[in-house]
Amino acid sequence: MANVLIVEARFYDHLNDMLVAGAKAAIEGAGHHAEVLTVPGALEVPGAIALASESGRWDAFVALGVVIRGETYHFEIVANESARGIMALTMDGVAIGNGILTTEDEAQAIARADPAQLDKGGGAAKAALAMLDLKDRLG
Ligand SMILES: Nc1c(NC[C@H](O)[C@H](O)[C@H](O)CO)[nH]c(=O)[nH]c1=O
Ligand SMILES: CC(=O)[C@@H](O)COP(=O)(O)O
Repeated sequence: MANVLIVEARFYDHLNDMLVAGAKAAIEGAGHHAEVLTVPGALEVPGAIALASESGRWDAFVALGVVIRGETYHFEIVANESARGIMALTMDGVAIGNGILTTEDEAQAIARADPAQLDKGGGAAKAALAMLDLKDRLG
């Protein structure tokens, strides 16, 4: 049984609740243990995963959050830099599934967060478990 940490950027409560539900269901459905750590926004997710990874308490990580385009360049910063930080950790060998949604509007986010629709939280959790399995197999 693996210990999996879900790191969620709680920027939109109703959307995050769905993403976390989907991720937890996927992790627990596969027989693993899930915990949730909440950070303010997507830009904090890579740093939180880096700190948690250093502690050695978790085997894999699921990054969750929602970035919805606004009026300014801030969308690009939050969307691109959170993904860049997560990818840097991935290249360092940390098992992570990235479920940070980057959407044009709330309707796109709902369709992707809802476990009964596109279930991107569950998909990110499955990706994290697949990377953990790969790490175990490649040693
Ligand atoms: N606009 C969104 C943000 N912005 C906040 C940043 O992620 C960060 O918390 C702040 O700049 C302080 O460092 N975060 C999201 O998760 N989603 C957004 O749509
Ligand atoms: C991530 C965003 O684009 C958004 O939350 C920020 O909105 P704005 O660009 O209108 O300040």
